[in-house]
Amino acid sequence: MGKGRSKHQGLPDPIEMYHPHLAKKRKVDDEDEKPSKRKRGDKKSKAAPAAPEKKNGKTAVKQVNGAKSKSAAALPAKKGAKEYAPKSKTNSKKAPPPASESDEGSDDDGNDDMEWEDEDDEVPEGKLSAVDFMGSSDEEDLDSNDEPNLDSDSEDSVYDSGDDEARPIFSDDDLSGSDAEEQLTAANIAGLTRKLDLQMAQEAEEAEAEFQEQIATNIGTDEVKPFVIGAATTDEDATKSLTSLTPDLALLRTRINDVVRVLEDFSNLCEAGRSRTDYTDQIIADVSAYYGYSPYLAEKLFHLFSPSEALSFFEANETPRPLVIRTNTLKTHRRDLAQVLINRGVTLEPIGKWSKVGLQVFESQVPLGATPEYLAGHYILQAASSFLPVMALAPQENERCLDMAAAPGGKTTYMAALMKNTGCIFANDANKNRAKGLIGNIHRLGVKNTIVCNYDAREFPKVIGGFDRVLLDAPCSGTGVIAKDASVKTNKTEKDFLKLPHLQKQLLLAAIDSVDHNSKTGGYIVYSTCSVTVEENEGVVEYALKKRPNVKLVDTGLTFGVEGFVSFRGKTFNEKMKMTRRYYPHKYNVDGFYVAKFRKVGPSPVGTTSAAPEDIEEAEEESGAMEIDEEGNEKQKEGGGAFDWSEDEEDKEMIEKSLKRYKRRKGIDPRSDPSKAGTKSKKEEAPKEDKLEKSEPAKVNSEEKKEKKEKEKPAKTKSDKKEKPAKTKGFVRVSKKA
Ligand SMILES: C[S@@+](CC[C@H](N)C(=O)[O-])C[C@H]1O[C@@H](n2cnc3c(N)ncnc32)[C@H](O)[C@@H]1O
Repeated sequence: MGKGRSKHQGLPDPIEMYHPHLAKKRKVDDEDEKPSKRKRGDKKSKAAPAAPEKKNGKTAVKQVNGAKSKSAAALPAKKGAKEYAPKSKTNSKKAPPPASESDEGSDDDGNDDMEWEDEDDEVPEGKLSAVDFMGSSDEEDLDSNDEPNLDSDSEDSVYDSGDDEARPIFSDDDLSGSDAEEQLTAANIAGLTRKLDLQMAQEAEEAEAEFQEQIATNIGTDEVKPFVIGAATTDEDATKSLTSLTPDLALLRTRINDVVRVLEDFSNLCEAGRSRTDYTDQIIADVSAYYGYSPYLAEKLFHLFSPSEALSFFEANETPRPLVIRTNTLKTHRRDLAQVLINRGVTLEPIGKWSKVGLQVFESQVPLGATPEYLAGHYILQAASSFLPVMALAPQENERCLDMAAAPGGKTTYMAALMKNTGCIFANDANKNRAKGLIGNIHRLGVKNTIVCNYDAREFPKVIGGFDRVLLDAPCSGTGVIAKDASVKTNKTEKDFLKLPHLQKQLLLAAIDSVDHNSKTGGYIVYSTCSVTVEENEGVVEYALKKRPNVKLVDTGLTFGVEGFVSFRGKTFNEKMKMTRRYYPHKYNVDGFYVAKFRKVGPSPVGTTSAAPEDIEEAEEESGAMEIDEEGNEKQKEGGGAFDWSEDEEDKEMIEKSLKRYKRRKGIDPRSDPSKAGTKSKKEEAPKEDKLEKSEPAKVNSEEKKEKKEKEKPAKTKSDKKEKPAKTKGFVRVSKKA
């Protein structure tokens, strides 16, 4: 357990959140600033922490917990120090209580036992009973981050979601067996608690010492205004240090802290002749240098918060989030899984009351990505925040759902678990390589109600529509998962923040148009990203509300999370935007995330179908964020071979057989032209006639554009593609394969 434990995912005390200068943290910072220095852009040091979260166990486990009591931004605040130490103690012992919005900051009173007991709770449609919030973080997919923009997201995906509503993770029996639970919890926690007590005592002691030291050096701080803006110029050494290629981190840090103080009490602490903008520009430049962000991104992120909270956010991105696994309730119960893993030397506990399937891992003697239970599909490594969109979607048994950007399947498989393998899920992803991982997870976790497909999701609902629920876990910039992928700090440019929102808007409209507003049980769309920027979240939702008056925002059912922005830097959004939810690493110890839920209340306007292929291809080329292969000529990016059905003879054979069976069922001659058959089956699958008719104009238009493009392509022709329906436009009934 160790440090990690203290950061059990959950809500930090609200007040502390905004006053990160806790003695304890500072101390850590100071240490970091010593010789070996970690921090700042030093990607190397950062990359290190993230690595462990990946499957292979051993390493992963230890650092997993963002616990790293590190984080800490160290503001000069004197008060903070004292108050903090004791609180951190409390937090470390108990999982922070999630709770309702208002409860967010409070500590969790609930103990571990209580968490186990909650496992049975169901997640009611549209309303989550869970209160706790902790987030989690990493996901199994280690690969996910590989991809460009999208990947960051994808990684999230890796984190899966997990909540089980319909099927209590622990069987009813389990739940009733409070004795057993207690024993299990006690056995696992006792040792941790002792260690934690010792550690916390030591930390408190150190914090106090640091606090005293701080008082000694900051005497009169209140009366003396920090001289931050011109500070460097008054000291030759400092100037040299701060402007050199290897700036003095300690000096930078001090100035950052001082500027935060000034900005938070500007009228009293500002220097004469200095504007707020002067200070803001200074701190953004310093944050950029200290943490290694591009100035552009540092500024964008800084403005999302108050100065001190921004510092907390940047600091939180320096430590990994806790390692979480989601119990696959299609195969086991959480308590059973926990017991088995504990027997293997894994130290864990439920992540909190808000989830009945999540387990936070503190330590492990075995690689979690290679245990027999993992291989048997009893769990998936998945970030806690990745549970949230699925919990908000709350898919019901026997429904027909679409996961538009599904790979590597963390959320799809969670949806299947909630649906108890009933109904049908279309799991789509434009990236064939990633789709392979999706199929792998579907098989491993025993999902049997899912069809995998490989389209640019903007083609929906022309591909198929009429869904009860649609999840769009959109490709994004990944600004919520910087702790996991530090490259985001410098990779994302202004161009990305123009292209991605454009793509996200197109995808969201397609998601809305793919839902059946007459669905008896659903009619919902959930939009999520692992980014915290406004243009990728509220900006996209606002656009959809304007373009599709037939949808309205509804409660996500998630009882925690920060409200979405109703206004931001001069822009105003729909008032209901506050129903959407934001998650931050510094606030909940989870990956940064955004979740919005819509209800479709009427048919989509005539002529509203997905984006034209022309736009799609254009965006793909420009984006570089994804490797979509619209026409079967996907570009192979980092990461290996394209997902080509023909590469796998077994799959090919299976697909052909399935197609034949399907045709026979439909009364179609299996030997007939596949392209015609495909067309026919599409019609049969199509949801509603009126929708088809509405999409017709755009469809024809897009077909024409496609043809034009095809003519310019020497190798493949459109007709070639049509003869291979399974390859480019086919569905793969993965579930039935095994
Ligand atoms: C955030 S990840 C999805 C993670 C996934 N939901 C999970 O939980 O495992 C975003 C995914 O969108 C896919 N993607 C990007 N552009 C797409 C598009 N136009 N249509 C469909 N999928 C797309 C990427 O390949 C990537 O797998």
